[in-house]
Amino acid sequence: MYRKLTFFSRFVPDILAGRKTITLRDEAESWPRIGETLDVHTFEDDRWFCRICVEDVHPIELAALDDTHARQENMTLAELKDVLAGIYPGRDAFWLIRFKLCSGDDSQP
Ligand SMILES: CC(=O)Nc1ccn([C@H]2C[C@H](O)[C@@H](CO)O2)c(=O)n1
Repeated sequence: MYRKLTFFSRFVPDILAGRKTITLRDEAESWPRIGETLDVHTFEDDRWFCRICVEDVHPIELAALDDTHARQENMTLAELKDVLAGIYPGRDAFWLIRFKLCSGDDSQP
C-alpha cells in the first residue's frame, strides 16, 4: 500500500510525459520521503494515474526559485510563481519534492 499524493488534473499530461519532475508544496504536504513510492491521483476526482518515486525533498524559499526549477515544472519562472500564488496565496516558503515516474510493476495500480 503506497501513500497518495494528488495533483491538479491539468498537470497530468506533463507528469506522464516526464516533463514535470518537481512539485512545490506547503508543510502539510512535506511528508513524502526520499526513496518512497507514491500513488498519484488527480485532486479533482481522485483518479489514479501513475506512481512516482521520490528522489529528493527539501525546503525552499520562494525567492530562491530560478529558471531550473521552472523548467522542472515545465513552466517559465513567471508562470510558476503565478501558479504558486494561486494555490498558496501569500506563502513564501515551500517544500520541493523531486520525483521520477516509476517504471515496471511500480507503474501499475
Ligand atoms: C491540494 C494541492 O495543493 N495540490 C497541488 C499543489 C500543487 N500542485 C502543482 C502545481 C505546480 O505545478 C506545482 C507547484 O505547487 O505543484 C498540484 O498539482 N496540486
